[in-house]
Amino acid sequence: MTATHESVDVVVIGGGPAGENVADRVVRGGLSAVVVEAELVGGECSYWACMPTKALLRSGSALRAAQALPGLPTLTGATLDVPAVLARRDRFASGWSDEGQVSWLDSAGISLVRGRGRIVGPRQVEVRTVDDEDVVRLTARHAVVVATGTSALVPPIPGLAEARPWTSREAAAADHVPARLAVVGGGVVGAEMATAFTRLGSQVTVLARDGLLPTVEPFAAELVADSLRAAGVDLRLGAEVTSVRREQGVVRVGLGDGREVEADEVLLAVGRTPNTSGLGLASVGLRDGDWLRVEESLRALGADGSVLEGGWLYAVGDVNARALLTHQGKYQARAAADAIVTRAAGGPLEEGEWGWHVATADHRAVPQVVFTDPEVAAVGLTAAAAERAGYRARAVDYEIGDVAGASLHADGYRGHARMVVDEGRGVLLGATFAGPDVAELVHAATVAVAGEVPIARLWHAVPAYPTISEVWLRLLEAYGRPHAAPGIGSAGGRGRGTGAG
Ligand SMILES: Cc1cc2nc3c(=O)[nH]c(=O)nc-3n(C[C@H](O)[C@H](O)[C@H](O)COP(=O)(O)OP(=O)(O)OC[C@H]3O[C@@H](n4cnc5c(N)ncnc54)[C@H](O)[C@@H]3O)c2cc1C
Ligand SMILES: NC(=O)c1ccc[n+]([C@@H]2O[C@H](COP(=O)([O-])OP(=O)(O)OC[C@H]3O[C@@H](n4cnc5c(N)ncnc54)[C@H](O)[C@@H]3O)[C@@H](O)[C@H]2O)c1
Repeated sequence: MTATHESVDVVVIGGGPAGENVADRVVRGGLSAVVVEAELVGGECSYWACMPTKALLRSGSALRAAQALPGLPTLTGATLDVPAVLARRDRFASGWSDEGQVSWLDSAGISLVRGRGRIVGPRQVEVRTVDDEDVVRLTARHAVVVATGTSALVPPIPGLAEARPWTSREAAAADHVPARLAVVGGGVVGAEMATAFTRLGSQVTVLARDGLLPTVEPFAAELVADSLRAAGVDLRLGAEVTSVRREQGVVRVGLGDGREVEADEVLLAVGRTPNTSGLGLASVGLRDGDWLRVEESLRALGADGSVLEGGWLYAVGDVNARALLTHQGKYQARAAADAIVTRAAGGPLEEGEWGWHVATADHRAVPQVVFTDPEVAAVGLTAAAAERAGYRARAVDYEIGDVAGASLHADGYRGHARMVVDEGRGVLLGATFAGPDVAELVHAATVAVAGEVPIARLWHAVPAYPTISEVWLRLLEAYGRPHAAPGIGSAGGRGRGTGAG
């Protein structure tokens, strides 16, 4: 075994989207950076999460969209070409090779150490190379950034681990489509993978103990549930899994009510656990296996809730549990990197709400698109969450299918939109769109929520006709125009013509 020692400005443990972005930005800011990666540079998102799962879903969405229009007769009753879909998915996972990302690191001037990183003391990281042959000791002059992400949570259900369940990794990288798939969990992974595998030909059963998509607006979850059922999914809300066993290739999933579901594979989608086991957090007074808590510029907090002594440890991305989404991890990475560079230069930080060096949007304006059928695109608070948070909030609803652009987009367009308004300040707290192809609507809502754009000014943001975006105008009309004469400003023009607005 050989041991080497290097000093560098910033050590980033984990080369997923969050880690890569911190390293890139500190290097652009004039510091040196090393990324330590135990598996593939690019992380979960590139090879086993966002990209391959969306590739599995995309062909089915396109087929469904085409089938909603006349004039495409060869598509009536058409099914997906499964090998072609899997092959396209393989391309989006870069064939599970990180060659491209490694050469990007190189071009960005970022060093790479392959192996598992472990914190061994303040600013000290030890990396054992993958073959355990070499040890690299890294000393960080300015910061160590933990960006180690999460893994699928495997709950202690009797027989589960022995039954070799699929996690999101096996589903995203599947080389075949099981005839019968049981999905445990009705969250985002469960709902998306049930959609993908049903379209690919599996008979899918979803065991959604806590309901389907329990954190989105209930109307959106209901639209997705209706559509899954219509596609032949056996959706069991409230089903509790109590045992799992695999016998001669068949998986038997035991339920709390004594019934059993038989499947060829069982996919576990019940949440995530942080990749902090064996990370050496105990060497700096924290606990291995825990989520890392951070303050607003992403510095890790100690057990007493104050910034860890010396302020050298940061945590970005999934591992800090603020928002388990690639785009939020990258956003945190930009704030953390700018904070590291500014602190290194001794400069003042902008740490007030929405300042350069903080990740305020994590609490106020997190967008997410769930790529089910229909899609659910949401940002900020739901009506229920706004109420729980103590806002004087008002929810306003509109059927997206009544918008001219939606009726053109697909025959029989079915969708629903809601905006949640803070009545105290006259600004949006959140918005949810559920319907075919609504994903691209959410960024306008994100701008409105993050920018705290007054409702009165939103009236001047005129959506183009005839687009689905006109739902914005209809939502504003349903809300009512401040100071309008009675009767004006209520939702009019529900027809499919140019509308009253
Ligand atoms: C099935 C699925 C689909 C998803 N789809 C979406 C989506 O459509 N959109 C979206 O925004 N989000 C999606 N997500 C969430 C998204 O994948 C995560 O938010 C994102 O990957 C988090 O990035 P990260 O950099 O924090 O961590 P990761 O991507 O998990 O990367 C962490 C990296 O750290 C490495 N690592 C861990 N421990 C060590 C160690 N000790 N030493 C060295 N390296 C280490 C790992 O090997 C990994 O490469 C999805 C998640 C799942 C499970
Ligand atoms: N399109 C996207 O943006 C996208 C796609 C996939 C995943 N993700 C992210 O990945 C993260 C993980 O997704 P996920 O679906 O694994 O987690 P999740 O937290 O979204 O959902 C897990 C679900 O499993 C349920 N559950 C927990 N324990 C259970 C048990 N023992 N039995 C049955 N059900 C149980 C929970 O109530 C919850 O509804 C999410 O936070 C999400 O943000 C995002």
